[in-house]
Amino acid sequence: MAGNSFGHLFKITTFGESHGKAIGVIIDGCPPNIDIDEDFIQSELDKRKPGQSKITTQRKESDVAQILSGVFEGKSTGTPIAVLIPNEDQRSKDYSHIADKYRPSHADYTYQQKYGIRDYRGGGRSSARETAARVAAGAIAKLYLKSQGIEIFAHVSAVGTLEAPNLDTTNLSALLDIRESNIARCADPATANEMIALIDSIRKAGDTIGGKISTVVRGVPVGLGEPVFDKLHADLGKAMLSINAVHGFEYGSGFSGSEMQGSEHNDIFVKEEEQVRTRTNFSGGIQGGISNGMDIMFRTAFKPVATIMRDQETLNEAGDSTTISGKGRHDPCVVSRAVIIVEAMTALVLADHLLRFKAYKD
Ligand SMILES: C=C(O[C@@H]1CC(C(=O)O)=C[C@@H](OP(=O)(O)O)[C@H]1O)C(=O)O
Repeated sequence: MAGNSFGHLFKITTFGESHGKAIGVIIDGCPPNIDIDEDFIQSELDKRKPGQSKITTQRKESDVAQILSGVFEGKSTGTPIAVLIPNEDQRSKDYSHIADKYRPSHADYTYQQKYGIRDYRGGGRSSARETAARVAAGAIAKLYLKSQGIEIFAHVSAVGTLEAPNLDTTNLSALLDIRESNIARCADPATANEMIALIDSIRKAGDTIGGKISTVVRGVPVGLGEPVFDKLHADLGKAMLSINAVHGFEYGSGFSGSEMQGSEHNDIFVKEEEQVRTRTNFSGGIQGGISNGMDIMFRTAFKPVATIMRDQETLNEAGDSTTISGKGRHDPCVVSRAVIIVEAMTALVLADHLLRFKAYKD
């Protein structure tokens, strides 16, 4: 049962449905005396919110975060931080025609079978709207990590089969500026333009398309990760796969590593400026489930959104065959908004593991 909490020492619990009164999160375990920059939290929410561009859902939410507790004079107090985000633009009539039908590949069928009851409006709890709560919590985790010298950068590296070239990741804040200069959130401007045109044509055809997000984390000390079950990459994988529409996770060389030989794949240790580094980083910054001090690198793959604006064959709750077509406001491709969700979940995993790592120290 349950399944709405994540993390051990830096722990979150989210609540709320897409068409209920509000969504929100309780963050338990945020260390005291962290500067809680509310403008930063809001700017993170603004990057995820619906209605932000022509290639996202047109639902208009201000997604203004209300911090109800745990912060005093701009700093965390070490007590639970509760964040509430009211829902303002629900349009439940868009869902009345599918109240007793199952959208193919959506959560409709499994939620109905598991719980025997389902808030079908906007997908209820299964809606990606829930991820706004994660972004609010992730922004607080990022503020803690920043105080420890850790930075996270993600961008859209593919839409469908359209792939961005590999980036030079020397300057992550410069890449962040490029990413934020386009609505696709790809840090390669030429590919970003092609992605926008592709998503727009898919939207006009009433269809949806998947994509990939690449993430780099810099400044993580050696030693984060708790073998054998809570290996750092295992927890990152769980975090990514808990995001709506995620179908794949790979770190370092990932699936392509299975096509290489050990002599090519081994990351050779070298000493640079009195620091142990590796010449290559096929390990993606994690060896034996523990961070090795190199950049942590992974990719997350998203399937195409299930709700499409075309007639599809399906079944209703009585088991009769029928047809179904999406109505209303949906994302033709989620990755441009999901970049912020990926960063938030990454921050939550790292904040939790940093606190667990510190528990070993005197
Ligand atoms: C509201 C958001 O995205 C929603 C995610 C979603 C779904 O089925 O996941 C369906 C749509 O909901 P509605 O039909 O109520 O507008 C999206 O707009 C959000 O991300 O904040």
